[in-house]
Amino acid sequence: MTERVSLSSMLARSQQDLPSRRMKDSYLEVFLPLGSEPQLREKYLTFHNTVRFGRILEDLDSLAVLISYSHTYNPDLKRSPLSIVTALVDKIDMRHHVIYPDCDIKFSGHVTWVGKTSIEAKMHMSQFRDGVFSPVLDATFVMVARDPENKRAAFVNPIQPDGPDEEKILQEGEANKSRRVDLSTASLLKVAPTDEERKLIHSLFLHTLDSNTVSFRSRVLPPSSVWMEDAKLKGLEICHPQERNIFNRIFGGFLMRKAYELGWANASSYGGCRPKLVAVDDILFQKPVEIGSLLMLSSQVCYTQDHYIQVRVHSEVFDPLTRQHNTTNVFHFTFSSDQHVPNVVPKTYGESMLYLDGKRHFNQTVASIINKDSYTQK
Ligand SMILES: CCCCCCCCCCCCCC(=O)SCCNC(=O)CCNC(=O)[C@H](O)C(C)(C)COP(=O)(O)OP(=O)(O)OC[C@H]1O[C@@H](n2cnc3c(N)ncnc32)[C@H](O)[C@@H]1OP(=O)(O)O
Repeated sequence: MTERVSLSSMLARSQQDLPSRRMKDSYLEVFLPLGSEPQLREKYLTFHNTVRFGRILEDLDSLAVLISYSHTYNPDLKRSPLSIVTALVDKIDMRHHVIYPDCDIKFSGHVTWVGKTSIEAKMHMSQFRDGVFSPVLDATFVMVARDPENKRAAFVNPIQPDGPDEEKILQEGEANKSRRVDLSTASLLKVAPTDEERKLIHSLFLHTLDSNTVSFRSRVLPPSSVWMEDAKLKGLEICHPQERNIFNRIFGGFLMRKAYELGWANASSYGGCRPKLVAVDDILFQKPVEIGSLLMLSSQVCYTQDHYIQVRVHSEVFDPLTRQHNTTNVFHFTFSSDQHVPNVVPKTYGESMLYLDGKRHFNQTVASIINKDSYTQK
């Protein structure tokens, strides 16, 4: 860290002091030779003979960091003064949900938009099968540049689009940023639900009232339903130094892997099935996780529809000395089962807000995927 602090003097004073970069400057292609190097497979293999998606999340996170460093690369410096951290996994759309453990994987991606200190990177993953690379997923990450001590934001190079195609990509990045701001403004943690949402919650409430009593208190679980309080799964991680990143904090990819695996296990026990991942969206990295932390992970099935299960995983660090809890991450995963799943039903007001938040995430990600012909359910 002492060595890194000395890099502070190399930070740009304004964004204008930094040269513009093209999208091709940050373009990277990385191969994961699962097919041609069988010794790699063990790390990636699931019991069901597919690829551990948590491992893919780790690789995507590292690639997003590398892409961001390529964008901000300064050939005059021996080391980058920037600490680049993952702020948000905006979305991951699965285009094919089976990932084969014995076929080579190709990751590619580049910077698609920049703010003053933030970078949007889009990545694609494809897999070599039957003589061609076929798309598996598209991912959008937002990375933030910080000073060498990771204490305050640091400027990143502006981006210069080359031709109409790149201009369109950049405009999409701008639209993504506005969408993120709108979503955060309308968050149920800040404002009341919409009229339609309020009606939905009231109707769910009415469906749970006991028709034999005239009481708001006696609640009965409707048929083929599960109370939300019974659709939770919790876990604990002690954050050992082995999982640290180059800035001496816990690696974002590790956090995603752990949250994903807990969310998957919850969806599996809820649906009584082997769930398939449909989409990941809006994984927020609110605070860094320090080495040595007690990381408490809590997953909740928060919305269901037909054969879809929407899971939210919340992670917080607990300080045993001060007994304080601090939220570090929130993750959203959408899974599908091969059969209808029971309806998850909220009982309290807080659970109703979780339900609505889950429904919003579901509508945002899955509705668009279902409408896309490109999503192949095999
Ligand atoms: C050299 C080669 C090395 C190769 C290494 C390869 C291997 C790599 C492996 C290593 C892997 C290492 C990787 C890891 O493992 S990183 C470990 C996982 N990530 C973290 O621990 C991050 C935790 N979170 C934080 O520290 C803060 O919340 C951050 C820093 C993210 C923001 O803090 P804060 O809110 O106080 O920041 P600000 O108000 O000053 O704003 C700053 C900018 O950030 C933008 N923003 C903020 N939040 C969001 C959001 N939710 N969506 C979109 N954008 C967001 C904001 O618009 C602004 O942008 P701009 O308007 O200026 O543009």
